[in-house]
This record gives sequence, C-alpha cells and structure tokens, in this order.
Amino acid sequence: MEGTSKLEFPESFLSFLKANGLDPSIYAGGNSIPRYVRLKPGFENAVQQIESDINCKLDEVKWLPGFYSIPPHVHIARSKAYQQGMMYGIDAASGAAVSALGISPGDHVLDLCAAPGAKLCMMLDLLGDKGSATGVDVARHRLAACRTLLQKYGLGQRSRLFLADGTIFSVPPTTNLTYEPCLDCHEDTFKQWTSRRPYKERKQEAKARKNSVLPHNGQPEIIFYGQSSGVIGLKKKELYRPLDKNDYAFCGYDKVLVDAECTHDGSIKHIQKFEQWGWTTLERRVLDAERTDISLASLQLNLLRNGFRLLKEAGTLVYSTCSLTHAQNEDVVDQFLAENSSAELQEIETAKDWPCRSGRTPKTLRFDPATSATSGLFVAKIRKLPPNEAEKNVL
Ligand SMILES: C[S@@+](CC[C@H](N)C(=O)[O-])C[C@H]1O[C@@H](n2cnc3c(N)ncnc32)[C@H](O)[C@@H]1O
Repeated sequence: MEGTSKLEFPESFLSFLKANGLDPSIYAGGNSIPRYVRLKPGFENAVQQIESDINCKLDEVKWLPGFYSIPPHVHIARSKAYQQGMMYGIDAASGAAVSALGISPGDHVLDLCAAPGAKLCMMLDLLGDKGSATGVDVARHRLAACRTLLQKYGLGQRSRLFLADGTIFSVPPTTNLTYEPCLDCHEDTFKQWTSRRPYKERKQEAKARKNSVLPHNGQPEIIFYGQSSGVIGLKKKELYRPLDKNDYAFCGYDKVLVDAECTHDGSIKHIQKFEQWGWTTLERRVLDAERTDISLASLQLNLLRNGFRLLKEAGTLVYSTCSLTHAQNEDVVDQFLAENSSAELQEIETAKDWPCRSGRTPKTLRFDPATSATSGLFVAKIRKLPPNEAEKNVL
C-alpha cells in the first residue's frame, strides 16, 4: 500500500478502515516511526553513557520532557541502561496521554486499565515520593507483568495493583500513607507484601484461574502493594470500605486514566505483528464485528463511567485508546458527556506544541503515524465539576 512502504494491509483491514471512515494514509511512514524511551528521573545526565551503551544517539523529543527517540531497528533490551532501569520504552503518544493528566506530587492517581504498565510507570515517576498510584486490570498475567515492571524500575513503593473489573472497581485511595510496621497485627491485617502467598490463598487463586474467573466472587484482589502505599497495617474491611456514591467527590482519586481496552488498530506495531501471526488472526481478534460494535463500545463507556465515578470533585480524567475509530473514541466521549452534566471536556493546554490533530469532537486529540511519527492514540481530558458549576452546565 502506498505510503506504508513494505506493509501491505489485507482487504479486510482496508474495509475495516473504510467502514470506520479512516483514511489508510494515516499509517504512512508507519514502518519508520522511531522507538521512544523515557529516562527515569535522576538519569538526565546519563544521556552520553546510555548513547555509548546502546550505540546510537538519543534524540530529545522537544515537545515531551524526559522522552527521547531512537531509530526503530535499535534494540535496547540487552543494554545495561535498560537492564539497570535507567530508561523504559514508552511511545511518545502514550507519554502525552499521561502528561495530559497534569499529575502533581502528592496526587492519588488511578489507572483503570493498567497492564502491562508503561503509563503507570510514568505516573509513578511524576508522583515522586508523595501520593499514590493504583493500577487495576482484569487480566492476571498482564497485571503480573505490570508488577514485575514496577519492581524492576523501583517504582512499587507507592503503588497498589488490583486484579479487578474496572467497570465496577470501587476501592478508594488510601490517604494515610505512613508505613507502620504493625508488630502486633491481627491476622486479618495487611503485613509487608511478599511474593510468597499463604497456601489457602494460592489454592483459591489456582481454582479461579482454572475456571477463568476473578477470585473472591469478582471482588478486587490486591496482588501487590508497596511499603508506602498505605495498605500495610490496614484491616481488609478498611481497605475495601464501601463508600457512598457521593463520598467519592471528597475521598476519590485526584487523577484517573482510562486507557481503555480497544481494537488496537491505531498501533502500527500491533497490526504489523499479524503479518507473522496471519491476517485471519487479525480478522478474528481485531475486526470481529461483535467485538468492534456494541460490546467493546459499551465496555469502554462503562470503564469511563466508573473512572469518573471514582474521581474527586475538580479532579481530572483522561480517556484514551489506541484505536482510531470514532465508535471507540468520540462516540463514547460524546455519549458520556451527554449523560453527565458534571463532566466537562477540557482543552489540553500542554498540547499546543504537540504534533497531533484535533479529533471530531473539539478539544479531543488524535495522534497517528503520519502526523505525529508515533503510534496512533486518541486522547480526551475531562474534569469533574463541583455541583455549582455543573448546575450552570444544565441551564
Ligand atoms: C490498552 S491496554 C492498557 C495499556 C496500559 N495502560 C499501558 O500503558 O501499559 C487495555 C487493558 O485493559 C484491560 N481490560 C480489559 N477489560 C477490562 C476491564 N473490564 N477492567 C479492567 N481492565 C480491563 C486489558 O486486560 C488490557 O490490559
């Protein structure tokens, strides 16, 4: 196909793009988009060292602090800099979505579809040594990979990971983050996290895995928590304390990312994998009508609804997907805004210099390979209005 160099898309994918009003030229240059890395704070002065380690230049991404690009063929996995956790791979468009949240040290942030966790790493980097980050995902193996990532980069201290359905997840942030060793703790109290689970718990987990269901009857299962995450010393009923619907306005999260499950059609790297896996697999996994129409869009809307419910008043939510179809992006956001007078779509102020386009709904943004030299990503930023401002929205 013209413009996408060697990548030939099958007819079914081209029809999928056409049916969704997408011009295939947005993938132009997709084979040559760079890889992006983010340097961990504290390693800003190690650029030369990293360059000689990976044997190529790190090109600073001027519009996104802390990000560098390298040519697509350069592998970093075996480099010392990567193995020692000085940098991690994260696409610049993903970095932009996190940056749109405007995270400040001390915030309590929620990542409702967190695995495998590159965005969660960046959130924790931005928090520094204040606040907390809670990651939720419905896939156990992906969340386990996320835990490994946090541990590798030494970012676990202030984080909690829950295996849970993000459409109904309800655990509020824990605001008392002081680590108390809890010497005479009751049996039911969370102690320091260890990878060794008690026999009873392992048995229960194995059974749930076998039946492909979430354990504890769908209740969130905490699979990791750090020393300063506020979990140690809590009783189970305190961690899982039910809040009243309106309490989240005060006790909810300051920032929420809903990086929703999607068809991944904007991710050229994902689509390219199907060249080897076979285009029929792409048809089944990506283009399947039932998945792309109602069921996926309603999952996305429900994730967005729940993320917003858990948000504090005046807090910020970012909705993103790596699909570029309107059905999974603007349509979801428009429907959500129509049913929520307390939700206000916001201009992303930092985006003035970003190489992206506006979405169909004003103030939303779209990254694509041709415009941005990044993977495809849709981003919308939403603020939860206090009741007096929300009333004005209805009038
Ligand atoms: C686009 S990926 C998230 C990528 C991640 N934010 C990152 O930066 O690495 C979407 C994730 O949503 C998860 N997911 C799907 N349905 C979910 C649900 N109902 N609740 C929570 N997570 C869900 C998938 O398991 C998948 O890991």
